[in-house]
Amino acid sequence: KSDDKSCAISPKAIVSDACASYSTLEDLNHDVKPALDNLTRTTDFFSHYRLNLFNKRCPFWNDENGMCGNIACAVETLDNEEDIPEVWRASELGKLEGPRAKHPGKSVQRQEPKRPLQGKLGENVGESCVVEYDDECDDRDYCVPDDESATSKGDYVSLLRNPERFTGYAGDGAKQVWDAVYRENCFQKSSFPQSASLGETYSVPKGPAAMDFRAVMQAAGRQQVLEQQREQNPLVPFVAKTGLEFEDECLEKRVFYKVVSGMHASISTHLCWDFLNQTTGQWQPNLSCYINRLHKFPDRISNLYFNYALLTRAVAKLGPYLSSHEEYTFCTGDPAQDADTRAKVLAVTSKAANSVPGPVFDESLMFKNGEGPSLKEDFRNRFRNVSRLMDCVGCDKCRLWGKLQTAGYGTALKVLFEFADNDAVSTTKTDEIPFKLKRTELVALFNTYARLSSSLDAIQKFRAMVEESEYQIEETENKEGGGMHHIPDRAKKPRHVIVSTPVAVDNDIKTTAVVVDEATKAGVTPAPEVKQRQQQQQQQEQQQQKEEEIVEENDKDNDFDEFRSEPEPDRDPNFVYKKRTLKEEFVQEFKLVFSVFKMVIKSYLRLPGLVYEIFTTELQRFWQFYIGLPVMPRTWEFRRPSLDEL
Ligand SMILES: Cc1cc2nc3c(=O)[nH]c(=O)nc-3n(C[C@H](O)[C@H](O)[C@H](O)COP(=O)(O)OP(=O)(O)OC[C@H]3O[C@@H](n4cnc5c(N)ncnc54)[C@H](O)[C@@H]3O)c2cc1C
Repeated sequence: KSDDKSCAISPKAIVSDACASYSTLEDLNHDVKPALDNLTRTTDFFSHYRLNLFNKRCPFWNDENGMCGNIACAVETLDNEEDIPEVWRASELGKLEGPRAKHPGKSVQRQEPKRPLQGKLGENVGESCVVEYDDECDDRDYCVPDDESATSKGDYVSLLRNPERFTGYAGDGAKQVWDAVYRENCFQKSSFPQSASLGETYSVPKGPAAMDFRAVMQAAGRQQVLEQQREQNPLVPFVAKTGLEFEDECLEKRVFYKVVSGMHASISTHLCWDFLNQTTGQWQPNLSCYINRLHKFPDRISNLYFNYALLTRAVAKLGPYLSSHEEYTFCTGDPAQDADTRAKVLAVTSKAANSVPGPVFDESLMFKNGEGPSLKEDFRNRFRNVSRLMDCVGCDKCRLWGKLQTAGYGTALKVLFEFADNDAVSTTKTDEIPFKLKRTELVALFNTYARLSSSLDAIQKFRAMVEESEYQIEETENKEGGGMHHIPDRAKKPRHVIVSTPVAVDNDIKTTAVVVDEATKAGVTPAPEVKQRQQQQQQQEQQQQKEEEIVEENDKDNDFDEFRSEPEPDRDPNFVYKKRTLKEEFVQEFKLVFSVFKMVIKSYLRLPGLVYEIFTTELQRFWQFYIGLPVMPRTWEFRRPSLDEL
């Protein structure tokens, strides 16, 4: 906690529950990122990952029910995907790319220690750096080991060939997974080991408080009802609330929520940063995606920074173990690559440990109270459920990164809570570490750290883009409003609201055009609603302009002006009433009749043009109605001639 003496970084910590301020973490990232990128991009060990991506069923709901693995619910982001080229469709974007190699059996490993994969990942890949030899499972794992209960040991895939970015996976399928992940965050004061919510059988709780027990039983009842309802309607949520979601705000529960939310925020950051405009096929950052998913939710960004602090601490803690155990071998068949990988790992761990004057996260504050062990058990079980939930993700690439990152956080939690502290490097416990951390765990940990590192980087760049676009909007408005002296009202409104939301756009017509222009200039794709709004406004403006022109023309044509120019008793203060002569009366009447005649003739002459104009605008309106666009208002109406005009 920020006010705790054990947090040496910043007394004014703003990343809650971590011990570091945003800028401290950004500075730290500046230092660590190059080494981390170097490690994850240039070593065979850290750029390949083994996981069981295809042989596992979603354990929480029926895949065939349409909630995961079903393309119909998994992917659509555009109304009609058939309108876009196949390569840009979500179904294609979500597929794994690059070579895949099956885990070799023990005999192949023995016969071909240097090439156990027989070149299947590419000739240049040091296979002894990629294959996982140790399949042992540890009961201290926070994540489900990928080989658990699977017939296949999984596939090796290249992380470089499958970057985490926009895939178009969205809709009910994705939402159900996130919902279920967040529902795992219902700790009870007297925790009991099973998930209270995911349809598992409940074991007898160990001495639960009566209220907690009742709440959970009620949730179980609701769960049954939900299951019945879901048979009729597959969109009914899968998980009932326990009723305890807003209670028990202990540090552990907050940490659990933050980890999950920070992971979600990091995924959102990457998909917004590496975003595919599915109509132009361009990969580019999408500012409105960032604003809508992250900028407007500072707590999500804070959770992402929190995760960065947590992983920094785990990686820093791992450093002494890895460096003091020379026998930890990254590449069994290639000593040069092994030394190179070790050097790159240690560059990261030492930077994570040395860049700041003290720990950025203090895990010793957790699981301290009387319920420590059971709470820890609960924490671990819930994290395992999150890990299992990743098998319900209906897009291969998303599942790859979802699984890798839950495994990465699981490893970080294992290192933080299960391993002895740095001080204890010389104690017997340390001997266990290299053997207890599997290759997949190390790869997952460092790659998750790298994901967070690039998220921090992208968020800083997005923040600069937001500031830039706000500045440009202000400039444009100042110019429109006649320079610095006149500040228009809209410039005084909170601008982050103006930039992207169609709701705010409703309040301020011109802003949309400015925003769309600014966004386009910045190479950013405005949201479709914003574009539609802009077209609507342009039509309205054109309409208004037309009406003004018609009024002006009518005014010009008005043959009664000569009469209006005559002084009238109630308008001209200098008017002196004078009786007209007969001749004057005649001339006056003649002029009037002549004017009426002129007006009638002119209107006959104008009639064909008028009919044509009415016909074309009506045709245009009908077309807009037919294709579903907003229909512009009528430009004409039937009116009785006003006798006053005469
Ligand atoms: C494990 C997993 C991995 C994925 N990987 C990818 C990927 O690589 N590429 C890709 O394009 N898509 C990926 N997706 C899909 C992506 O995360 C979104 O689900 C999708 O883009 C739809 O977004 P959305 O705006 O509907 O809201 P979602 O991101 O689906 O969020 C659902 C709800 O959760 C809440 N929420 C959102 N963010 C947070 C947060 N940080 N903290 C707390 N609550 C939050 C909001 O209430 C929101 O309405 C993945 C989904 C999952 C489940």
